[in-house]
Amino acid sequence: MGRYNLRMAASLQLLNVKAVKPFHTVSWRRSTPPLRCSVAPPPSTSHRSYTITLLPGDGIGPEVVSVAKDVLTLAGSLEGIKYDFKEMLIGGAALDTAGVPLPDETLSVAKESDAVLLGAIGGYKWDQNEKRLKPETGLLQLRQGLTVFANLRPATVFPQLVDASPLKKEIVEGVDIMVVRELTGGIYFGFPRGYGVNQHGERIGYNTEVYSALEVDRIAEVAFKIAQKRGGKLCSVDKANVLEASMFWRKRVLEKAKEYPDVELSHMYVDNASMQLIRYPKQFDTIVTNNIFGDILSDEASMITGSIGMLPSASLGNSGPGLFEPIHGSAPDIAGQDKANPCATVLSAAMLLRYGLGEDKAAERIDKAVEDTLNRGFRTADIYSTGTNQKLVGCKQLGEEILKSVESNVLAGAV
Ligand SMILES: NC(=O)c1ccc[n+]([C@@H]2O[C@H](COP(=O)([O-])OP(=O)(O)OC[C@H]3O[C@@H](n4cnc5c(N)ncnc54)[C@H](O)[C@@H]3O)[C@@H](O)[C@H]2O)c1
Ligand SMILES: CC(C)[C@H](C(=O)O)[C@@H](O)C(=O)O
Repeated sequence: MGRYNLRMAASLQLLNVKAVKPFHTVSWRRSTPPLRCSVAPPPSTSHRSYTITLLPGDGIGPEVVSVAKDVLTLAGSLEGIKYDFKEMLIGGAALDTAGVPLPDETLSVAKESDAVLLGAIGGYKWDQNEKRLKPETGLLQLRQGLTVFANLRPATVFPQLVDASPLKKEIVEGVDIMVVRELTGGIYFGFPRGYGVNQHGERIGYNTEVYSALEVDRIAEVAFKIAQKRGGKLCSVDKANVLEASMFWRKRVLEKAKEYPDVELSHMYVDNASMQLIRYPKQFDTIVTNNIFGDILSDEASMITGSIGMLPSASLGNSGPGLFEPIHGSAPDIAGQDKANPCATVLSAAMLLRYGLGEDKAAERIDKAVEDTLNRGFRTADIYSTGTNQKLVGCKQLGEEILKSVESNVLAGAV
């Protein structure tokens, strides 16, 4: 397979797909015209080998990554795929061992690999650290270091989990939203930032929400292309009634819209969007928004689907490896108790295969296995409904059941 394929595969060109809806049953194709540059040839039928950087991180991170690694390995082996896993440190685990949240070695190994799978970072132990020594800083450095500016967060309601959502069945049934979050700009990275003293002599903390034309244009382009392949509707969420950075964002999105007359563009203020997501989520198809609004709205959208433990993500740039991670955090309240739902990370592994490597068939095996496991009634506590025939299991057992589903789908010829 070689480096050519991995370099070509692990970037935004793979977004050029036939359909992006719903994410867990979609069929991605590499044969469609490229997003930016030429597309790598489809994977040959012979054995293919990829280097995957694994970043388990903190809290439940190692628990869910361990499950995802096994699922990735089995689904891959059934498609003739081999992996060279490189497990590296990030976050609190890196702080404790190397004194920094993102050691240089972790970043360089990640950059050299075909794709990166991350669990989660953070925890009480490091909460009071100064900014440069926070686990979260390591994650932001990784995203920036890999220049993965486009973060795709699909919020799709599995029919099996309709009752797991705190919202009414008729509200959540059939919801399928793709949140396209700008990931390497905005207030997370803007300058000036820091601490100081204001004109009244009071101590202050400040950050800057700033977007360049290039940053807005490239994320808007990704979002329009995705919307085009989905339901043809794009909602740009901003705060253009108040913030200059949002007024600028809206202007650039409107400009970009001229290239996509087939996409129905709307704009919504973020406060309204957060309300509409609960009131009538089915009105949304694709959402594009800035870094901080995307962070918040995707967590909100996760509850439509039943649990934050179900939401995967893919972060992609124009070249280099993609970063794949669940949208949830390290969940210190349940860490080490075998209670975590591994589905978000397992589904992130499917996104890794599909968006990062162009290995659609192996990805499909994983998506189907998760659905099959849910169909067989297995649930972790976060998606379990009492008074049903569902079987309450821990993280490890759910992982084992997903592996069984990968195997039994082969026997049943389902993939
Ligand atoms: N990408 C990341 O690594 C990431 C994302 C968000 C938060 N964080 C960090 O994680 C730490 C905890 O943050 P938080 O509590 O605000 O958010 P969190 O996502 O870790 O947890 C929020 C709630 O969701 C539950 N939850 C999360 N993932 C779950 C799963 N897979 N299965 C079942 N339940 C799950 C937790 O138990 C908790 O009750 C902080 O240090 C934060 O900075 C990291
Ligand atoms: C942990 C933190 C840096 C991160 C973010 O804000 O992007 C998290 O909330 C996420 O959504 O991945």
